[in-house]
Amino acid sequence: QEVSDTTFVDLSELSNAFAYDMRYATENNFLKEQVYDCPKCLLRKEAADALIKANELFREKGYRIKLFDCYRPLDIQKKMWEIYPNATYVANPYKSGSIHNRGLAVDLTIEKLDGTSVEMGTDFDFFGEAAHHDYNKLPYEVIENRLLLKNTLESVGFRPISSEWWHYNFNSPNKYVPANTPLDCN
Ligand SMILES: C[C@@H](N)C(=O)N[C@H](C)C(=O)O
Ligand SMILES: [Zn+2]
Repeated sequence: QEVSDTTFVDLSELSNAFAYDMRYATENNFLKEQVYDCPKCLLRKEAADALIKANELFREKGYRIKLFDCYRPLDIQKKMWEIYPNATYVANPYKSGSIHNRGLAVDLTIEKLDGTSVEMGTDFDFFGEAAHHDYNKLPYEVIENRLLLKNTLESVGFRPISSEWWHYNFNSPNKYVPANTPLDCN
Protein backbone atom coordinates (compact mmCIF):
# COMPACT_ATOMS: atom_id res chain seq x y z
CA GLN A 1 0.00 0.00 0.00
CA GLU A 2 1.32 3.46 -0.91
CA VAL A 3 1.72 6.08 1.84
CA SER A 4 1.44 9.64 0.58
CA ASP A 5 3.40 11.37 3.32
CA THR A 6 5.08 14.74 2.93
CA THR A 7 6.73 14.66 6.35
CA PHE A 8 10.52 14.66 6.37
CA VAL A 9 13.03 14.99 9.19
CA ASP A 10 16.08 17.24 9.04
CA LEU A 11 19.07 14.99 9.80
CA SER A 12 21.00 17.83 11.46
CA GLU A 13 18.23 18.16 14.06
CA LEU A 14 18.65 14.51 15.08
CA SER A 15 22.45 14.35 15.20
CA ASN A 16 25.40 16.73 14.93
CA ALA A 17 27.86 13.96 14.11
CA PHE A 18 27.59 14.09 10.29
CA ALA A 19 29.59 16.07 7.75
CA TYR A 20 27.90 17.70 4.77
CA ASP A 21 28.87 18.66 1.23
CA MET A 22 25.39 19.12 -0.24
CA ARG A 23 26.49 19.50 -3.84
CA TYR A 24 23.14 20.45 -5.38
CA ALA A 25 23.01 23.48 -3.09
CA THR A 26 26.21 24.63 -4.85
CA GLU A 27 27.34 24.92 -8.48
CA ASN A 28 29.82 22.07 -7.95
CA ASN A 29 27.64 19.35 -9.49
CA PHE A 30 26.95 17.83 -12.91
CA LEU A 31 24.17 20.38 -13.58
CA LYS A 32 26.70 23.20 -13.02
CA GLU A 33 23.88 25.03 -11.29
CA GLN A 34 22.65 25.51 -7.71
CA VAL A 35 19.31 23.70 -7.74
CA TYR A 36 18.56 23.66 -3.98
CA ASP A 37 17.99 26.84 -1.97
CA CYS A 38 19.80 25.46 1.09
CA PRO A 39 22.12 22.57 2.01
CA LYS A 40 19.62 20.52 4.03
CA CYS A 41 19.51 16.74 4.36
CA LEU A 42 15.84 15.81 4.67
CA LEU A 43 14.84 12.15 4.97
CA ARG A 44 12.05 9.89 6.11
CA LYS A 45 12.49 9.14 9.82
CA GLU A 46 13.29 5.44 9.35
CA ALA A 47 16.09 6.20 6.89
CA ALA A 48 17.50 8.94 9.16
CA ASP A 49 17.52 6.57 12.16
CA ALA A 50 19.37 3.90 10.16
CA LEU A 51 21.91 6.46 8.95
CA ILE A 52 22.57 7.54 12.54
CA LYS A 53 23.25 3.89 13.44
CA ALA A 54 25.65 3.56 10.50
CA ASN A 55 27.43 6.76 11.52
CA GLU A 56 27.94 5.37 15.04
CA LEU A 57 29.56 2.26 13.53
CA PHE A 58 31.83 4.42 11.35
CA ARG A 59 32.77 6.65 14.30
CA GLU A 60 33.93 3.60 16.29
CA LYS A 61 36.41 3.07 13.43
CA GLY A 62 37.52 6.70 13.19
CA TYR A 63 35.30 7.82 10.31
CA ARG A 64 32.05 9.75 9.84
CA ILE A 65 29.52 9.98 7.03
CA LYS A 66 29.67 12.95 4.67
CA LEU A 67 26.41 13.55 2.79
CA PHE A 68 26.13 14.77 -0.79
CA ASP A 69 22.35 14.46 -1.23
CA CYS A 70 19.22 13.21 0.57
CA TYR A 71 15.57 14.02 -0.30
CA ARG A 72 15.32 15.45 -3.83
CA PRO A 73 12.10 17.07 -5.15
CA LEU A 74 10.69 15.51 -8.34
CA ASP A 75 11.11 18.77 -10.31
CA ILE A 76 14.86 18.62 -9.63
CA GLN A 77 14.89 14.99 -10.81
CA LYS A 78 13.29 16.22 -14.07
CA LYS A 79 15.98 18.87 -14.43
CA MET A 80 18.66 16.19 -13.95
CA TRP A 81 16.98 13.92 -16.51
CA GLU A 82 16.91 16.75 -19.09
CA ILE A 83 20.67 17.14 -18.75
CA TYR A 84 21.57 13.47 -18.39
CA PRO A 85 18.78 11.11 -19.62
CA ASN A 86 20.60 7.90 -18.78
CA ALA A 87 18.79 5.63 -16.30
CA THR A 88 22.03 3.95 -15.24
CA TYR A 89 23.02 7.16 -13.48
CA VAL A 90 19.85 9.28 -13.10
CA ALA A 91 16.47 7.71 -12.27
CA ASN A 92 13.77 8.47 -14.87
CA PRO A 93 11.27 10.92 -13.30
CA TYR A 94 8.68 9.96 -15.94
CA LYS A 95 8.75 6.27 -14.88
CA SER A 96 8.92 5.38 -11.19
CA GLY A 97 11.23 8.29 -10.27
CA SER A 98 14.09 8.15 -7.80
CA ILE A 99 14.19 6.79 -4.25
CA HIS A 100 15.60 10.26 -3.44
CA ASN A 101 12.15 11.68 -4.39
CA ARG A 102 10.69 9.49 -1.64
CA GLY A 103 13.20 10.64 1.02
CA LEU A 104 14.72 7.18 1.34
CA ALA A 105 17.96 7.47 -0.68
CA VAL A 106 21.28 9.04 0.23
CA ASP A 107 24.38 9.99 -1.74
CA LEU A 108 27.33 9.86 0.61
CA THR A 109 30.93 9.01 1.37
CA ILE A 110 32.99 8.71 4.55
CA GLU A 111 35.78 10.94 5.81
CA LYS A 112 38.16 10.64 8.76
CA LEU A 113 37.00 12.26 12.01
CA ASP A 114 39.52 15.10 11.50
CA GLY A 115 37.93 15.89 8.10
CA THR A 116 40.60 14.17 5.99
CA SER A 117 39.03 12.74 2.83
CA VAL A 118 38.87 9.01 2.13
CA GLU A 119 39.78 7.90 -1.41
CA MET A 120 36.88 6.32 -3.31
CA GLY A 121 38.43 6.27 -6.80
CA THR A 122 36.11 8.81 -8.45
CA ASP A 123 34.36 12.00 -7.47
CA PHE A 124 30.66 12.00 -6.53
CA ASP A 125 28.47 11.86 -9.68
CA PHE A 126 31.24 10.52 -11.91
CA PHE A 127 29.00 8.82 -14.44
CA GLY A 128 31.18 6.02 -15.77
CA GLU A 129 32.43 2.49 -15.19
CA ALA A 130 34.99 3.49 -12.58
CA ALA A 131 32.11 4.33 -10.21
CA HIS A 132 30.55 0.86 -10.52
CA HIS A 133 30.75 -1.57 -7.61
CA ASP A 134 32.14 -4.33 -9.85
CA TYR A 135 34.92 -2.14 -11.28
CA ASN A 136 38.13 -3.49 -9.83
CA LYS A 137 40.93 -1.68 -11.69
CA LEU A 138 41.40 0.44 -8.58
CA PRO A 139 44.03 0.60 -5.83
CA TYR A 140 43.47 -1.97 -3.05
CA GLU A 141 42.84 0.87 -0.55
CA VAL A 142 39.95 2.26 -2.67
CA ILE A 143 38.32 -1.16 -2.95
CA GLU A 144 38.61 -1.54 0.84
CA ASN A 145 37.08 1.90 1.42
CA ARG A 146 34.14 1.20 -0.88
CA LEU A 147 33.60 -2.14 0.87
CA LEU A 148 33.65 -0.53 4.31
CA LEU A 149 30.97 1.93 3.11
CA LYS A 150 28.88 -0.84 1.55
CA ASN A 151 29.12 -3.40 4.36
CA THR A 152 28.31 -0.85 7.06
CA LEU A 153 25.34 0.65 5.23
CA GLU A 154 23.98 -2.79 4.34
CA SER A 155 24.20 -3.80 8.02
CA VAL A 156 21.64 -1.08 8.92
CA GLY A 157 19.23 -1.71 6.04
CA PHE A 158 20.52 0.28 3.05
CA ARG A 159 21.05 -1.29 -0.37
CA PRO A 160 23.56 -0.23 -3.02
CA ILE A 161 22.90 0.24 -6.74
CA SER A 162 25.46 -1.30 -9.08
CA SER A 163 26.49 1.86 -10.97
CA GLU A 164 27.22 4.44 -8.23
CA TRP A 165 29.46 3.73 -5.19
CA TRP A 166 27.93 6.75 -3.36
CA HIS A 167 24.19 5.96 -3.76
CA TYR A 168 22.20 3.87 -1.24
CA ASN A 169 18.46 3.16 -0.97
CA PHE A 170 16.88 2.45 2.39
CA ASN A 171 14.81 -0.72 2.33
CA SER A 172 11.69 0.69 3.98
CA PRO A 173 8.50 -1.30 4.49
CA ASN A 174 6.58 1.93 3.72
CA LYS A 175 5.79 2.62 0.07
CA TYR A 176 6.10 6.39 -0.25
CA VAL A 177 5.16 8.15 -3.50
CA PRO A 178 7.56 10.63 -5.14
CA ALA A 179 7.30 14.06 -3.49
CA ASN A 180 7.81 17.47 -5.00
CA THR A 181 7.80 19.61 -1.86
CA PRO A 182 10.68 22.11 -2.13
CA LEU A 183 13.33 21.95 0.61
CA ASP A 184 12.10 23.86 3.64
CA CYS A 185 14.92 26.34 4.18
CA ASN A 186 13.51 28.11 7.25
C1 LIG B 1 22.19 11.72 -9.85
C2 LIG B 1 22.78 10.75 -8.86
N1 LIG B 1 23.36 11.46 -7.77
C3 LIG B 1 21.71 9.78 -8.37
O1 LIG B 1 21.23 9.92 -7.26
N2 LIG B 1 21.35 8.80 -9.21
C4 LIG B 1 20.33 7.86 -8.89
C5 LIG B 1 20.29 6.72 -9.86
C6 LIG B 1 18.96 8.53 -8.82
O2 LIG B 1 18.71 9.49 -9.56
O3 LIG B 1 18.13 8.01 -8.06
ZN1 LIG C 1 21.67 9.12 -5.35
